[in-house]
Amino acid sequence: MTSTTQVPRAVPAAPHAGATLEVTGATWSVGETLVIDGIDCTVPAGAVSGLLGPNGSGKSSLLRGLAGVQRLDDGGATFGSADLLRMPRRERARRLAFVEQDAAPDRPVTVLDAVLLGRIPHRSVLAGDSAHDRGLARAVLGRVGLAALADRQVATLSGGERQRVHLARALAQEPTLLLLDEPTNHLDVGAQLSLLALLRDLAADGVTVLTALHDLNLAAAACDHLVLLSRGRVVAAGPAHDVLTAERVHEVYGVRCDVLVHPRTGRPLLALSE
Ligand SMILES: Nc1ncnc2c1ncn2[C@@H]1O[C@H](COP(=O)(O)OP(=O)(O)OP(=O)(O)O)[C@@H](O)[C@H]1O
Repeated sequence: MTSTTQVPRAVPAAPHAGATLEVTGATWSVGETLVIDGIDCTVPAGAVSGLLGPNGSGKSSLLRGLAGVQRLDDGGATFGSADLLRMPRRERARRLAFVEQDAAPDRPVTVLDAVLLGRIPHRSVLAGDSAHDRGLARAVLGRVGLAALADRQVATLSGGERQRVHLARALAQEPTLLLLDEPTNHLDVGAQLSLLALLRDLAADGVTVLTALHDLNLAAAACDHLVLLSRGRVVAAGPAHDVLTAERVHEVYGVRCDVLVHPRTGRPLLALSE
């Protein structure tokens, strides 16, 4: 993703840009365990929102529920005027793309073909890839810094490279709502910052972005809005300086921190101590 400024923009201004995601009462249990427990949250239009919380707090479960990978037991989600959870699958895939945690391909596939999977919702059932599809897939590979690896087998890539293939496939969908589950896993620090810069570019184009993140400082630096989960519930939501207070970080994560002010951005900077 070091090449974000050197390649053509592959994802144009979203045609239905500017929609807000509203989640109400999202609930999901496994057996007797309530994994997410009546989550209400607003994910602002055309902004990058961070979904935070300790391990097991329900971030992936919420994202999977919103993406339609896992059916929620209760609750709703609207994206603009559309009912996200009751939308036909194909229609949802034209608006929403989901980058899951390190999903390995289940069959041999090249990087380019993996990215082209993102075009399926946009073409008729029997049609193959068009020249436009292939051009767009190559452009998104450029945008995530993988242009040179288009013909490699996905199985031969490093974890960080594979993560970028998942992102490129999602971008090939030309989503207006992009959900990501810890997309910075496996990425080195430069690639993490490039990824967040790319998400910010997408938001500036009108895409609504919700991304689970573990790194609180990365979230504070890159997100316009944060939603903090604990034990399947929202404990705080809003701008970083409201959500990431020392008291709340201690209460939710059990660690002490000093909340400083970043000397250049003015955003919160957490110095964690135990
Ligand atoms: N299919 C499942 N069967 C049983 N338990 C599950 C299932 N899916 C999730 N859970 C449990 O629900 C809880 C929340 O899991 P989830 O993956 O949503 O958390 P998370 O916040 O994404 O965690 P992490 O930061 O570790 O990725 C965990 O305790 C997990 O073990």
